[in-house]
Amino acid sequence: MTPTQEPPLHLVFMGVSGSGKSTVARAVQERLGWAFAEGDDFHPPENVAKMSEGTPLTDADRWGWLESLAEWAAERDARGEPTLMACSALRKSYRDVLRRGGEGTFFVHCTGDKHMLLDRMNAREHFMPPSLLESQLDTLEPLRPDERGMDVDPALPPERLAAMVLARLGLA
Ligand SMILES: Nc1ncnc2c1ncn2[C@@H]1O[C@H](COP(=O)(O)OP(=O)(O)O)[C@@H](O)[C@H]1O
Ligand SMILES: O=C(O)[C@H](O)[C@@H](O)[C@H](O)[C@H](O)COP(=O)(O)O
Repeated sequence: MTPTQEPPLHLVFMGVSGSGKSTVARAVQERLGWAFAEGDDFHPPENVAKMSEGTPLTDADRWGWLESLAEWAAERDARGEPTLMACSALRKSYRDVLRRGGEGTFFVHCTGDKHMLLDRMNAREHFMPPSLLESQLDTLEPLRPDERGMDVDPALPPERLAAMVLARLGLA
């Protein structure tokens, strides 16, 4: 009998702005060396301009962006390659688009104390102003029980979070 091959894993680090998704994704990337897509880099300039001036994106602004990220993962999936991605993926319908990237899609939701996130957003240089955190939290739909994934608390150090993700997936 031919052994069945597991589909490649596609880890999507999700969460509101400032939740540490890019930081923990990079910590996992250092451990695994897989291809990594930073969602921020896939936005068209109009989206970045909108966010920079403090206007939240609409669904219409987000679909093309999400589709381009799903296509990036799907290209690698077709070659049997696993991937890592940082993308807010706030709503279930957005995650449905990202799941087109491959059967092995798994979400890591960075979810923590609002005041800690605000402090971190105020301390960093980024196009996303801290004023947008509230609308991000209003839009957020946490992972449902039938969605493959896990929650992590960004109060913990990034290396510890990376170790937790690897342990959960049997990659440690
Ligand atoms: N686990 C962590 N511990 C300490 N600082 C963190 C942690 N995760 C993120 N940060 C810091 O918080 C800020 C926001 O993190 P970032 O990864 O850019 O968030 P996101 O990609 O979700 O917007 C950055 O300045 C980052 O260095
Ligand atoms: O690092 C960040 O602050 C976030 O990644 C930020 O850039 C934002 O969350 C999305 O990229 C915008 O899209 P949404 O409005 O859909 O989150």
